[in-house]
Amino acid sequence: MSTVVGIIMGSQSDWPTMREAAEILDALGISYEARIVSAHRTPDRLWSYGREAAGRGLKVIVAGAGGAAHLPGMMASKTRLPVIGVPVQTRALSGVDSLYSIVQMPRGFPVATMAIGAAGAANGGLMAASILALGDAALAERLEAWRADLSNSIPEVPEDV
Ligand SMILES: Nc1c(C(=O)O)ncn1[C@@H]1O[C@H](COP(=O)(O)O)[C@@H](O)[C@H]1O
Repeated sequence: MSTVVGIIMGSQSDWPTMREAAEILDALGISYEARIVSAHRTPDRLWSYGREAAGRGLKVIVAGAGGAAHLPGMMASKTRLPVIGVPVQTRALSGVDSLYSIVQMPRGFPVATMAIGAAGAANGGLMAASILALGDAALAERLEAWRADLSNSIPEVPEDV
């Protein structure tokens, strides 16, 4: 099975957050790769990753970064693949810096921006799954089942009431 999702992140320190996206993709049987690609520290790697992504068969990129989080936007500039941005939570500014760096893209080069932190990364995985499910009936069924399981796990009556 060829790899269809690229999970990329600015630093090793983003992996505890971005792992949440990987876990969703694992649960849904979607193949992915995880790579450290930084617009600031490894610009040549970003350039070649973006240039080759579609040709290698990737279909969606989930990009997480913190602080001056230029990675998702720069990747969106370099590839026509959908780029889902995950603002990693930061200590100094709680991830608002990451969010603002990712979300306000200029017209023409969108990044589908998720919420700050781990929930955003998990939703990034789910958003990638939704996109892929448009052309994959078996995955669509797995995604429906995953969503139903989550709904069914929510009790109607709060505990200790
Ligand atoms: N925002 C970016 C980019 C980028 O956008 O290209 N490259 C690294 N970083 C971020 O720097 C933070 C601190 O990185 P270190 O923990 O390595 O110092 C990380 O959250 C990373 O995403």
